[in-house]
Amino acid sequence: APAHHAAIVFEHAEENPQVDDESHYNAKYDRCEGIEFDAIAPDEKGTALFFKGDHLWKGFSGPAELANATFQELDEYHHLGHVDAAFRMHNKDGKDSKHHDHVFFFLDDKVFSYYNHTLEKSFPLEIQQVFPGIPSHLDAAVECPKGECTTDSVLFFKGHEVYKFDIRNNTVKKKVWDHLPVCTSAFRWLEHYYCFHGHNFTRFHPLSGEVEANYPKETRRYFMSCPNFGHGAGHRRPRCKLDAITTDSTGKSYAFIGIMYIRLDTLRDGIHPFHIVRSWKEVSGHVDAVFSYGDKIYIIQRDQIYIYKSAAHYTLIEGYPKPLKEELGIDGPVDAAFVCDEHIVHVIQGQKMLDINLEATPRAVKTEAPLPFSKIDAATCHTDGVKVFVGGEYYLYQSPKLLATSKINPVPHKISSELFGCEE
Ligand code: HEM
Repeated sequence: APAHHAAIVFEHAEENPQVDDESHYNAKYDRCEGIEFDAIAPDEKGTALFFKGDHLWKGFSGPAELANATFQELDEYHHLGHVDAAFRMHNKDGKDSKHHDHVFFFLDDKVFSYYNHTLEKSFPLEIQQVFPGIPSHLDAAVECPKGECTTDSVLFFKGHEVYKFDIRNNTVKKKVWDHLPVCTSAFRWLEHYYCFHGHNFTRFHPLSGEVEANYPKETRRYFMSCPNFGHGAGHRRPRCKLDAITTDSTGKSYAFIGIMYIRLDTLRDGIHPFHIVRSWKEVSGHVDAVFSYGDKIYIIQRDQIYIYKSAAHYTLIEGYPKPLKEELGIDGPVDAAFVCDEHIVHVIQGQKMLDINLEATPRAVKTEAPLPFSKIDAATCHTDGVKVFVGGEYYLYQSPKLLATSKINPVPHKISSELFGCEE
């Protein structure tokens, strides 16, 4: 049942504050009856906020509350009919980075900026003052960070018109996405983009607006826990035993387990398994090893290697997959692979670690070291050192050299369901 899973998988996104005074709860709306939402956005803690009329739901389960109990000023400055649109700003490095993680609400021609459920000074403002070129009476809005869009942007929806607002230089590009239903709300969840219409939703590509088969889908089935509605039946959460793990140059961290992958650095917004083919279209079945080098991600499956460009969704480089022998000068299969700061990929094969210089042509094994493990499942190297995954545990080493030379294994850490979204 989804309610049961929700508690497990979404612990971090579900932190509904306990309210003693329940007087502002109101049974006017039951979202399990099928609701067309006015706006959906995550807050700075990762809780998904769903708006309808003067009501609000916090998270994927729980009752409706009055919106003005949390966001008073929406009512004070503006008699709250309903919120037209909302999004959580992603602007980590830009000139206006002080707005990063602020939640923006749009009502008629006004915009409100909140952080920690507190209205920012000088707000509300006219939409045009903050987002020049964006019309009032919007239908929906959603943030689109660099890496998913070409630059840090916001997509505003009004009818079939989509305004892509580049927050770096305040420029707007207008497009018409006729093939998409009119979105009354839009939501970015774990890098996926959703347009909500009626009590359904349609997933779209944030750059092209492209929609794949199988949409629309019923919102109640996926974004809330309702009796008699659910999804993922027949799917268990993946076991806490990895096939591969990597962190790419943009800081995205992925674990691969069977035919599923889990993004690990989105704890705030939730942890959820997706099929590997959803993000890496050409890869079917489970993978043996994955490593990141430069702006590319390398996926090894038996004796083949796939190389994907990481920028704005993963695209396979022409000519791939190629035999591993041709690319790295070794025969498959391999158990794990990782790159630290240098140009060397450390490939683990049985009890050996093979070092291959990625700048040399042709590529060949430069050095070979014995390892203190008989079988390693996955390995990755990041700012905190080399993590080696064996069964349900991992070991942390300060460097590849220490992994190869240390006589005593460090204390193992558990691959916890909490951090990895897997089943122990
Ligand atoms: C609160 C908990 C959950 C929420 C909010 C949630 C939400 C979603 C959403 C929004 C989608 C994608 C719909 C789409 O893009 O078309 C999805 C897909 C899916 N979910 Fe969940 N889910 C939850 C829990 C689970 C659990 C516990 C499982 C099973 C163990 C599960 C299995 C799946 C599967 C197999 C898919 C399809 C993945 C794919 O096509 O790559 N979900 N879920």
